[in-house]
Amino acid sequence: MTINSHLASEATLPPTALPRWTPDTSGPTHQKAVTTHLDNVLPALESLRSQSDRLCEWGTELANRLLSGQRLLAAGNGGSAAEAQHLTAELVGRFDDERAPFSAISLHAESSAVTALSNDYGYEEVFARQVRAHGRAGDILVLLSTSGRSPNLLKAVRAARERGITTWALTGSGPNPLADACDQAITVDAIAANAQEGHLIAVHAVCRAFDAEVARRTGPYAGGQP
Ligand SMILES: O=C(CO)[C@@H](O)[C@H](O)[C@H](O)[C@H](O)COP(=O)(O)O
Repeated sequence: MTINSHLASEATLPPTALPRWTPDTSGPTHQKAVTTHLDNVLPALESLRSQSDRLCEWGTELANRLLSGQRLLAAGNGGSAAEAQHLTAELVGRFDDERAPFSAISLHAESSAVTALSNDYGYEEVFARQVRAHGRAGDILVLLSTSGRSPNLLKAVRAARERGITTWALTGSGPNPLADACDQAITVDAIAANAQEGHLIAVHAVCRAFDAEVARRTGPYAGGQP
């Protein structure tokens, strides 16, 4: 059977031969799960509001470092990887307005390095070795985690210390080992999924302060590097 004839026979299947499944999303359990999730966004937001000074400091300090030619390294696992690379993308690309590109690397997004290092050294080493490879004194390493307990992130902090790299943790509820190990931490007091949502808001808040500081220091963007 050719691919085309196979597709043709699929398309002509009688409707009765297709599996039928209609989800029941009207029950009280579903409603409760959804409203509880939405209600739990508020503690995450309140947690961040109480740390707005630190969010502002991070954005300003990040601008200072990157304007001086330093680099941001970022890492996380799972959902936290997504939020970490959201931050690096805002810096390498742009946030609201046009501005210079800045150096920011998400270590977990280096797929060949991640698979090779995990395969050869174990997953716990996957970020530490990249920190040793890419990091220079004065760079910043930001690590995102809901639990604050992922061993690969804790090992990355140790590698950063050896190199004179500043470490920031963006975690779920504190205290936790990652927040304790880093130079500075912002902890979002919420359950895991809501903490991750809080992390995205934190990332954008840091970018607001970052762009404000870049604009203050460099004036209107005229193209090229700062
Ligand atoms: O997105 C979620 C849960 O919300 C998961 O993928 C979660 O990120 C993974 O289980 C991670 O491995 C958890 O690591 P961490 O945030 O505790 O460091």
